[in-house]
Amino acid sequence: MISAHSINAYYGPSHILYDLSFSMGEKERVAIVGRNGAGKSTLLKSLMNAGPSVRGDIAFDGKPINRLPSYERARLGLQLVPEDRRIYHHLTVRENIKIAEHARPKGHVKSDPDAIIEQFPMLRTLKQRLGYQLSGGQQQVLAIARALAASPRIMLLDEPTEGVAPAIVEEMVTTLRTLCDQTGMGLLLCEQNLWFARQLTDRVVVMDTGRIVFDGSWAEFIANPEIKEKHLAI
Ligand SMILES: Nc1ncnc2c1ncn2[C@@H]1O[C@H](COP(=O)(O)OP(=O)(O)OP(=O)(O)O)[C@@H](O)[C@H]1O
Repeated sequence: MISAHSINAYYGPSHILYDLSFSMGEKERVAIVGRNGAGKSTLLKSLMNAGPSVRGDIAFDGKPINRLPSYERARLGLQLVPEDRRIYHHLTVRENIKIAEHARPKGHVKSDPDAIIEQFPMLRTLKQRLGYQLSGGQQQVLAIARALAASPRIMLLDEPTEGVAPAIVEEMVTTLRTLCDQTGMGLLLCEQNLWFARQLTDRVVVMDTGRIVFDGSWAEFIANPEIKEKHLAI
């Protein structure tokens, strides 16, 4: 469904991704893991055209999207939930979700913010709460719910567990798993929490210094402990 062929990504003069190739199919759930600074977020942002300048080919459903700005990629069905969440602080939870429906793919019916909120137990009692009044974990859950309002075919989820309480992390697992099962949404998840990543994905990609150094199933990853030692140990 999405494929990147030999891409190089840069922030100004800094070269971050090196001849990286990656693809994932419809409904696939893939984790990207790696040390701080390995380039995980840069890969998500490169797929979304949301920051780095990128050379190389990126295609969605077999059609090149290299020249498409991020809002058009959103309308094709890509939704990035960035690490910093980008909640609108002076809008309510419900308004934050409602505003995102503009990014939905062409021809999709408008999503119902209340129906989306219903799927996130934690948000049910917070509908009228303003963004700045939410805890970090609540903001993260809202960022995921907001992305859902755009009916994504693939959610690009960047480090959702960072700084989030364990109980909320567990609830995220249940909710995201149910959503992927029910809607067929694909998931590309950058994550340092291997337990969380393993709960939600079937395939794991390991990055190190801007390159992919492993791509396989969790069973293959576990059977090769040297990968963890070499590329993930601090
Ligand atoms: N806006 C930017 N301008 C310049 N350099 C950047 C920018 N964003 C990231 N970098 C650099 O790009 C490299 C890769 O960063 P990236 O955020 O992609 O890594 P990451 O694997 O997601 O790390 P983390 O797990 O810490 O979020 C790092 O060296 C980082 O300092």
